[in-house]
Amino acid sequence: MDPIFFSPPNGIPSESKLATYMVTPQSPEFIPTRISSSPNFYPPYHMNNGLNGVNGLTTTTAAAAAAAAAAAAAVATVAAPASSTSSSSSSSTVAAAVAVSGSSSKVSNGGSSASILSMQKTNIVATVNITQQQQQQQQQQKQQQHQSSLVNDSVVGSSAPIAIIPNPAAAPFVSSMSAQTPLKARAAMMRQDSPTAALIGGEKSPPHGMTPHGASPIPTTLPASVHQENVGGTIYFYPTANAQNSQPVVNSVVVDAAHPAHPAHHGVVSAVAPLSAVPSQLLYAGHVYPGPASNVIAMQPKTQLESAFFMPDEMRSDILGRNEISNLIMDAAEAAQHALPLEVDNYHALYPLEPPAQPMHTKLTLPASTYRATHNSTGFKYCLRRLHGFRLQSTKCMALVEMWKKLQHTNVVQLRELFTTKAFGDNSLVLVYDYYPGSQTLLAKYFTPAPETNGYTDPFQGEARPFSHKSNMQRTNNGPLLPESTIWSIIMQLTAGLRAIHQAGLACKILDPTKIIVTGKRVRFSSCCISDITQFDPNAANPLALVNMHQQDDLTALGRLVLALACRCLQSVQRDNVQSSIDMVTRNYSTDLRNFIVYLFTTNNRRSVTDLMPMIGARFYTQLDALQAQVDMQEDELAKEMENGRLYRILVKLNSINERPDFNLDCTWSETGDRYMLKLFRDFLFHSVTEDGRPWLDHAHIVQCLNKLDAGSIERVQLMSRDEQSVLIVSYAELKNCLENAFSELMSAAN
Ligand SMILES: Nc1ncnc2c1ncn2[C@@H]1O[C@H](COP(=O)(O)OP(=O)(O)OP(=O)(O)O)[C@@H](O)[C@H]1O
Repeated sequence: MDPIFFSPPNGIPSESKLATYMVTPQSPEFIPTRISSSPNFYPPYHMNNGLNGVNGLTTTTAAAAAAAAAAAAAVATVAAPASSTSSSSSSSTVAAAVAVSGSSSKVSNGGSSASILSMQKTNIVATVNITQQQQQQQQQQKQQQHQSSLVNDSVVGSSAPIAIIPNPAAAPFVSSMSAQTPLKARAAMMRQDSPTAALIGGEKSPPHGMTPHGASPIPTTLPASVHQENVGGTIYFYPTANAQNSQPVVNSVVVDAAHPAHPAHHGVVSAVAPLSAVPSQLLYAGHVYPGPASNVIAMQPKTQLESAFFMPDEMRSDILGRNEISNLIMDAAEAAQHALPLEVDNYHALYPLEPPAQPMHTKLTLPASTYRATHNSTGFKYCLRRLHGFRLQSTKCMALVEMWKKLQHTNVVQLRELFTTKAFGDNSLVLVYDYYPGSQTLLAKYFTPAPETNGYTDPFQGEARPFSHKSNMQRTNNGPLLPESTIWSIIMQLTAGLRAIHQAGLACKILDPTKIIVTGKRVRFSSCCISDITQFDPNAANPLALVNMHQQDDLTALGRLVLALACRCLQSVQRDNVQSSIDMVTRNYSTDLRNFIVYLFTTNNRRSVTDLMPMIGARFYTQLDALQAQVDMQEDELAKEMENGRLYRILVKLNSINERPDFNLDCTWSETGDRYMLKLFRDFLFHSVTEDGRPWLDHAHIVQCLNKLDAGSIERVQLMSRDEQSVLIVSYAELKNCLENAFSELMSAAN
């Protein structure tokens, strides 16, 4: 019969690797349905982690030693007939999993890194070489034991419950089982209280049908190839590196009957081998956000807990605000008002950034409009500046365009491309720039009168006092004078941008408050290249001949802008007002600021933007410090979000698989095979309940388990079927492997 359609008697999906690890009432022994299919779960990640296998279990007590000794004796007496495949050797191999529960003593751990790694590779709990003689002895004992009872209540309880579970993947043992007792054993098990029930209820013993009858299962001495460790009262026996090398790869598991899972139902919140057994945190240490750095905490007016989990409110609202602006779409009324084409060249979804009827800029002498638009193929958003009714006189200006396109600076909005179009119903020239959502022009931010409340303006607000000699000029309601640090911050950014422009052999040409944008605290020149095109003289031999003159003009314009900012008034730079404005700066700000402005207004000598640096002086360090502090804070946020993103991707994979109603015409795909493990793991993650049935919600549990899954930790997790009749013990590494396989199945089908 096709195994896919054959429902195996133990209820385990037949094509599933999980059968290897599953304990059910029907099959208390481990029935390896796919012994040879055990995948290589262990990516180089583990190997690179310096996993040394130091587990800290170093205290040996007399009780534990006695227990260990008894277990070793039991192991020594475990016998299985040689398989047809491996009986050629006088000494065949039997794998046994031995768990001695109830001992709270810690035992010395002889585990070496090699042994832990070998555990990674094989999941072997114990692998013991025994002689042919011993196997026969074991066979006899097993028969006796099978006749008497499969559940030995005498070993249940806290004193010394023992589970000796044969390793199913050991070929000799398997063949012995199948040759002699499989059906019988199963039938017996079905009659008996199942080991699973014992596991769940904590009252019954795990199957010890394989325990040599009458012999103490606790070994007194262990073979050199085996070492033991006690985890939460359960003693695990691991093969050492030597044993590992010399013996076949097998799978097994230890079930601790004395420590039933807790909480119960739909996912048992208990890993069989806890972190203490293997420093598995090493396996995913890089994937755990360690909390904010102390220097960052000091920057945030938040409690430590808040800053550990949430980004600063200011940052959050900034980002949300920018996203919202970036995603704005026009309503029907706006669309009718603007009558924008659906597509312009390679861009669509045009959204106006200013009202339709724009006054002509004095220097541009052309009506212009600004839009946000989305690139057709990349989906990136750009800022389009359209010059209405403009025809390119000559393509010679493209040399300048190329120079601008190459100019990359954090204080200059980069020009990306330029094209002409008739999509607007006229001949338009469109310049494409980077888009910075939420930007304001300097004019809008600092020179726009604040709305008056009830027509009343506080006469004492700001520096300009009523009835003073300068009040007429200064009282503009633009707001109070700016702090000097703000002005210097703007100066530093503008001079940085200007320096880059001048060094590129270009000139800004329109350096005024309408063509400088502010995004948060960043200031950028926003309309570079437009003047070079609109004022281009096709007859000029060298289009850059006048660049020096234009650069000098830039510096004068910068002086005027800074003076206007310092007075917070555009009229302050009118020829008649300049002197009184400088006097005002002298009174209110430092001499450095005054000298800076005066230097830029002095047109007798040739000025250079680099000469401005000494006037900025040590303020530069203040600015640098502020920026670095911001970078520190943002990096910390990034560390948090990086982890969130990673966890999100795992969840995407998991949820693409779980509960998928149909895949390749198979309605049971997500419920069978490896996917069944993932389903139970999902239950374990999200649907665990407490003993009294309340939802057990623990964010840390979810995060930690997802991290272990992502890292493919060798730690094992105990999963329970929804009917609570089966328990599955599986390592995160195996779960990860299942996840990857199932998801790549989906991916290849999707492709
Ligand atoms: N690269 C950009 N990214 C995002 N928004 C921008 C960008 N460039 C300009 N803006 C915004 O577009 C709007 C219009 O810009 P524009 O330069 O036309 O200013 P303006 O005050 O309308 O000037 P003008 O009076 O000369 O038309 C402003 O709100 C500005 O903040």
